[in-house]
Amino acid sequence: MQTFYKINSKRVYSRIMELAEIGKVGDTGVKRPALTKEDKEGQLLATKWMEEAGLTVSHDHFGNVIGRKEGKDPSLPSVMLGSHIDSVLNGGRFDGIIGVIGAIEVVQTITDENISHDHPIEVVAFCEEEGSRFNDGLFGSRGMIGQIDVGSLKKRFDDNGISRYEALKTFGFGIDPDKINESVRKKNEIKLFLEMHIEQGPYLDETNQPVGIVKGIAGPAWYTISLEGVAGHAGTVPMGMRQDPMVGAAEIITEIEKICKQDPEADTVATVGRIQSFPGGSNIIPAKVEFSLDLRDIDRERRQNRYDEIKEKIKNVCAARKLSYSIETNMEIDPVPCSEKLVKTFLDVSKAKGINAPIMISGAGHDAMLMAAITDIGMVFVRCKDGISHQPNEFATEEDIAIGTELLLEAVLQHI
Ligand SMILES: CSCC[C@H](NC(N)=O)C(=O)O
Ligand SMILES: [Mn+2]
Repeated sequence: MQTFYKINSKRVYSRIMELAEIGKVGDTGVKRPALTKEDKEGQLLATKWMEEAGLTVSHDHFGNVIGRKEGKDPSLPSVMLGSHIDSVLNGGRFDGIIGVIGAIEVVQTITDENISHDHPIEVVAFCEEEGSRFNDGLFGSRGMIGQIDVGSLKKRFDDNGISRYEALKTFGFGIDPDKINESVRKKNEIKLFLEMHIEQGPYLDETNQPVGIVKGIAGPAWYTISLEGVAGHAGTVPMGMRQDPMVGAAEIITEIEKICKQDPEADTVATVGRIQSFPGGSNIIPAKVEFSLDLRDIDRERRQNRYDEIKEKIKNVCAARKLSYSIETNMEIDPVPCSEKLVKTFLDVSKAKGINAPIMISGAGHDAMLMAAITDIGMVFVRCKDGISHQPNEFATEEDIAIGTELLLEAVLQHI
């Protein structure tokens, strides 16, 4: 009977709970937007744990925290694993976190067990995966693969008017946004990238399975839609004479749902998570309404077709209501398949451990999907209660996270 290394699940879980105290909201909520003081506190804690595990830690100029442990041959490409520790605005304690703390635990176990390895190992906590502050996510991983230029840093602002450039410049750790090109990684530098993450959907919980193996990741696209009409007095402008962008937005948002529900078999999903009215008074017909659109699909062509239908609807509603409109593209990430080689690695190690892990799709986006541009990627999912995520009731058990972390460890051992 093959024996397998055990990780310290108590240490993993207590670290998840310790990190959850930073930016805590209520009993189990978390608010830790990127490049804030809460994010800095979280990065310092993760840095401490990385160093304890035998990793040498540094920040790249995108704000990613990178721990590195040399192997026998430093010239070999690294085996990289990680996720993110920033959160959505009213998030949970596990999204992204288990992937960083689990990765640190993998290296801690390799160090403690004196397991020798040829390849360097890198653990990464990516900067602003969620996009909660600057309204475009997967930032640190987009930067790492060379998709970010300095000019774009100066065009993204948070709700307080601070640019991402300024936030990086003043964050510390030697981060200099003018040097981001020095932090871009090339294809041959990284052998593979592995990420453990909570599923954030109901499949594993409904089928009573602790872990799953990801074969593909749906592509998220984010847009900001602005409608402009004629502001006026709420008490005096007759209904038939109004050019009201709020009612136009309501009609469009309802139509977005219809467009994305038209094929019950399709994976297409669309969400309007944020809406703002200007000037926003109860007794003023709004001058302008701005709302977000998060549109996703595992099929890129179908996502584009749905988006084209949505744009047509926006045009028609605005024409009928005499509204002007603009659409800003914040982010368009293609859906990606995971590497067949790494799906097989996770399948083999789970079978060897007597775990019958299902193969599944990720509806959520992940940093792994960007890393796919420069290396092979693999992902392992951990069950979360009722599939809840992006809210304080997000929950995963110590046992399930331990199963996922030990699969991650065995997968890493196959490739270092
Ligand atoms: C698309 S950018 C934001 C990424 C975020 N990722 C996760 N895992 O929640 C999400 O899927 O919303
Ligand atoms: Mn998330």
